Amino acid sequence: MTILARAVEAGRRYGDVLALDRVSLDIRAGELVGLLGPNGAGKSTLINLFVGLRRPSSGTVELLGGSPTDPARRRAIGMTPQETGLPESLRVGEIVDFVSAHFPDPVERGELLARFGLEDLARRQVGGLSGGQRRRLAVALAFAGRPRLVFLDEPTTGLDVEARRTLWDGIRSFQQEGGTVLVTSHYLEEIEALAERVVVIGHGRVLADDTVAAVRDFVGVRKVSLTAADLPELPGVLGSEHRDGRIELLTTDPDRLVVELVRSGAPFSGLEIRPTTLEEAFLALTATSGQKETAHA
Ligand SMILES: Nc1ncnc2c1ncn2[C@@H]1O[C@H](COP(=O)(O)OP(=O)(O)OP(=O)(O)O)[C@@H](O)[C@H]1O
Repeated sequence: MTILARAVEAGRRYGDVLALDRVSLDIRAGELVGLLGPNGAGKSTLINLFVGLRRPSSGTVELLGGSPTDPARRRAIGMTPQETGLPESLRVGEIVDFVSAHFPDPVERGELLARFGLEDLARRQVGGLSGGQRRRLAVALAFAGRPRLVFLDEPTTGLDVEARRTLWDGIRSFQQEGGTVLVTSHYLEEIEALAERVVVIGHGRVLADDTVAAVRDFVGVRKVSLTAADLPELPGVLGSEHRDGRIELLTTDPDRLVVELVRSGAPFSGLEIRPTTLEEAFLALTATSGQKETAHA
């Protein structure tokens, strides 16, 4: 399958900060790839390397088989950065026309706006849009030039549930028509809802690159929840949380945890064991990576 973007052992340093550490990644035509990681993991840096806004300090990055800084290649991609400043006094339709004029075969204005639920706002000045509407417009603009590959950096930040779903539909329909997308998100249900493949990044490194289901299996974390006044320290607990009067414990070995719990003699009730969400899997992954780092230090 055609590789549209490729990073090979790519590293990026900002002074003393190693934002990306030997990242290798291929994005193939037709894929919708979710890039998941906590604040400061290196997601935006990786996108900036792919779109040619930054150069790698080491390793190589290719876009459409060549340099990401080549204007012809950049014209074939779309991008929505985390923050966008759109001119307040222009109307939505005017902005779409302005952006579309940069491309040889743009999407028709009405079609583009309809795809992202903005069809009734064409005559509205950007200054009068809500935050969510602005965000949807910024995302829609990434698709204006019929790109082969789109990079979306946290596209649904600040959107309510309905607006988020409209945006997901727009992104999905682009992929169903053959488009390719790399999307970063803090909303883990978003990656689950959108992407077949998830790349987990933490501390500038790729921690996992697989299907959402496989990442969960790979981590194998289970959640043990129970009601108890207090608990002693138990072995194999990766994390714990108090929620709605219950205690939730994350572990890769729930059987042993339950044995130890009973042995401790601490009174408890309402024991439940269940698989984790992607978010919990992800937290466990990044925690494991941090432990490895410490062990090597
Ligand atoms: N221009 C810069 N100058 C100095 N350090 C930077 C710069 N850009 C990013 N960094 C640092 O590089 C690391 C990775 O940042 P990056 O923005 O790529 O992470 P991210 O995963 O996109 O985070 P977030 O989810 O918060 O947007 C962080 O430690 C950040 O502080």
